Amino acid sequence: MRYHLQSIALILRTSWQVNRGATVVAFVEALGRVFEYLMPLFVGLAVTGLVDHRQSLLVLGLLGAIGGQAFSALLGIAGVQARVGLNERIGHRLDAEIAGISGGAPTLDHLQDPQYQDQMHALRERMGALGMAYNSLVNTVNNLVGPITTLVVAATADLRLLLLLLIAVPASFGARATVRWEQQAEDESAEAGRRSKHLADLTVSPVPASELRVFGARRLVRGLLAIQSGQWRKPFTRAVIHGSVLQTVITAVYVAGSVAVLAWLVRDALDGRVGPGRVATAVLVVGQLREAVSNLQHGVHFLAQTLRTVGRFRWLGAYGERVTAAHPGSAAAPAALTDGLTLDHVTFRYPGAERDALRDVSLHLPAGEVVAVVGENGAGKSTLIGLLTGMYDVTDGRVLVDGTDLTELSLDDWRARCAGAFQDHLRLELTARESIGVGGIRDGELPGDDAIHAALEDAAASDVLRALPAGLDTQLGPSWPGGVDLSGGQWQRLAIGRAMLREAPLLLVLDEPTSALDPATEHALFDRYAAAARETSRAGGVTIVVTHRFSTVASADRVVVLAGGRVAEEGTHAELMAKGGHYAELYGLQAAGYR
Ligand SMILES: Nc1ncnc2c1ncn2[C@@H]1O[C@H](COP(=O)(O)OP(=O)(O)OP(=O)(O)O)[C@@H](O)[C@H]1O
Repeated sequence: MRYHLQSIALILRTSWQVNRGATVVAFVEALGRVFEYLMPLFVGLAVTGLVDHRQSLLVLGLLGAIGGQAFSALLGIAGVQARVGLNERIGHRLDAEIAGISGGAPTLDHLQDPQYQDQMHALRERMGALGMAYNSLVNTVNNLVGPITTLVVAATADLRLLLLLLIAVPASFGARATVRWEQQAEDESAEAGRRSKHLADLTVSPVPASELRVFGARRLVRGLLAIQSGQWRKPFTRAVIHGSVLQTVITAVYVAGSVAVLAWLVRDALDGRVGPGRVATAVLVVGQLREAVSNLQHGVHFLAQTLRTVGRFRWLGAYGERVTAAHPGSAAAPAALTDGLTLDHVTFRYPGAERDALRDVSLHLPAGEVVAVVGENGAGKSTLIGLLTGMYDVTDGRVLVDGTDLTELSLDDWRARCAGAFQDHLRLELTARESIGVGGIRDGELPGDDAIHAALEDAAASDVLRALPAGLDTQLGPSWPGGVDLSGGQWQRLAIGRAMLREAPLLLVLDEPTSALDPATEHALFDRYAAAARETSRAGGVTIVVTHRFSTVASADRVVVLAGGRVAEEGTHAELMAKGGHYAELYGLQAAGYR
């Protein structure tokens, strides 16, 4: 209960921050509802006035009935207007907070946490409920007014009508059971829902859709999608069937009870013990109470859904705080490196993985050096880069930046001093200026066009820009109006340009930057890399080139060979060749392949 009250407080606080006036006006609707539900009382007065020929009672009854409806309608309009604007603004605000929590997490561990993913999926499924949170709160208050006012009217008309309350109570228990079943259905189906979404995305995204066609796997994916969608919907269908059965039973009991109470009243009326006005009020109260309780049930149901979603939002907020608190480091990154980067007995295992991706790795990457990291698929090269850029926390050991543990540095500050072009580079479908310029954002501003041109020159990508119809203003991505598609290699070269925009990085990562490039471009690029690396080394920056192409490796100051998550060999190209070990063997194989 306390948790729900805190969620309600969060909704009220958010609404108040968004628009104070509308927050208050939305509640006046409830006042109008009081007059609406006093209707049976006024009708009873009018009937009594009519039967007893008491004009004042008749006028009071009619005025009350008509005026009450008009007043209620007016306040209703004001309330609805206030709510409409609020819903949207509250929704935007909470959406922005969710994006902030997810995007603001210092590391990427959360993206592999199934619990986080399930909560996020359930939250996205009901994203609209967050925007409607205040609305559903106001609705519940409005719907509470109905039964309460009706019960007051019933009590003043005839105490026997309060027996109907005995039926309303099980009804509210029924509503709670329905809510519980729904919550269970949401939790049970989250994983299947996520899998369905993944499979459905595969069939509509261009790259997977074409691979599935090539493999003739479309039918298989459709079959899997049907199974997962079925598993996703099954718990909801079960909850709906249970809810409907319960609702039918409750309604039948209510109808039977109402008939009994009304029969009792009518018999008394026939015996002259009860006046016709009271009977008229009673008939209206029976119908009104049922409607009011049903509205309340729906309102509570909707509110419970909303509170559940707000609960997930709060879970996410607490998760974000926990993750941020686990990275308290606030020291600024050094202006320049003098010693370099060190991995001290580092072991790392991905969340949920069964094996270490890196095991007891100790390495020193001296300031100003160009280090090539080589190794077979899965050797741990990208993982090493992930740890050096602080994307993941080491499981054991330390990563040191000029002797300072990376955990003591502000990760934002450290990453502002890192630059990189990655194997799975970002295809930012914005204008070319924005897509490249994000690599050099300063104080939220894109760099000037001259800087972008220079970076593209360093990345040997000026010709990609020259081919774009509107230069830096060209929209990238074929699915946008006027958008242009690029080849894999062209996207990659723009990504390298993005990396070259960072001034004097302390760590420049080139993670298989040439994998999508043709040999001529690759050759042109290596010379530029060497120049960029010399720039970087002036601030003591370390350049790491991860590659499968040994032609790059030979010119590096140092070569690190990873195998099975461990450092297999380390030294200069000449030293490793002379040693005749794993590196020499791989180099020999590739050289033979080129002959
Ligand atoms: N996100 C992840 N979750 C779990 N395990 C992962 C993840 N990424 C990589 N691994 C595992 O960690 C190990 C090292 O992977 P990593 O990507 O670092 O290798 P790599 O040397 O960069 O390989 P490649 O040359 O294929 O890019 C592999 O066994 C891989 O299966």
